[in-house]
Amino acid sequence: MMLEEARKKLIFALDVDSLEEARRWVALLHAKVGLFKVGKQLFTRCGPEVVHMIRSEGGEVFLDLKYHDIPNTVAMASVEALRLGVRMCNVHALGGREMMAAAATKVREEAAAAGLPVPLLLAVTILTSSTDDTLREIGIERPVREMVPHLARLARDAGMGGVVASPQEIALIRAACGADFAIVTPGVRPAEASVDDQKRIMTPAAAIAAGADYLVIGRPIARASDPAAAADAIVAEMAAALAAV
Ligand SMILES: O=c1ccn([C@@H]2O[C@H](COP(=O)(O)O)[C@@H](O)[C@H]2O)c(=O)[nH]1
Repeated sequence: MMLEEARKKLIFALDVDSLEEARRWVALLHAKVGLFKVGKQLFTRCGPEVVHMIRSEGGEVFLDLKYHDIPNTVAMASVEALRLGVRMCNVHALGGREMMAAAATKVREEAAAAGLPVPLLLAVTILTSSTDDTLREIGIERPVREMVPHLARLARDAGMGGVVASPQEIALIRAACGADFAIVTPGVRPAEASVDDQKRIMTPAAAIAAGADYLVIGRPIARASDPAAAADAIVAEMAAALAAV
């Protein structure tokens, strides 16, 4: 029971460069993860066809294109994500309240008009590859631990359903936005895994114990000698943490 609950919370980052490879990963991991995340690399290469492929195999999609543009452009792009039938999609919270509100409003209007389910609209707070130094470089003097709850509150007030953040900030986000606001966490690394370019990380067990709703994990699974076994081990670690909560 806990294993199934944990499995549904695991999102595999399909960071590959062809439809054929994506199809192989979907076949291998379909029964082992809850969603497949399609990001900029795969979508730029394959376009909407990859979303259709995953859905036709019975999988669900987190479309991780992190829209960041003027409000009308982001709103209309988000409507196209809705029409693709994705379960989750996202924008950058740094685009501001007006941009996020335009996306949230337009998606809800279009979903109601077309009778489509509303995807979970997420706002990326501060990328998990960033640190306080990264923020200072771009002129933001407030530290990550202040910026993330600030952006999460802005996202909630603009009508977003949740945020993307490091598991290190879950407690801060819960305090700012409450229990019903979804928190999706990349920057998750099993104890022995390579950190790669991630800076603010936690283990799967620690992320679940902190209250993450979903974990996004790519390379620790994709680069494992036995990716299916790696996914199983992560789900088992998450399930044990869920049982202990
Ligand atoms: O802050 C963020 C937002 C998105 N991502 C994406 O998640 C995956 C993580 O992959 P790993 O291989 O497990 O590092 C990747 O697709 C990123 O684009 C993120 O890492 N951090």
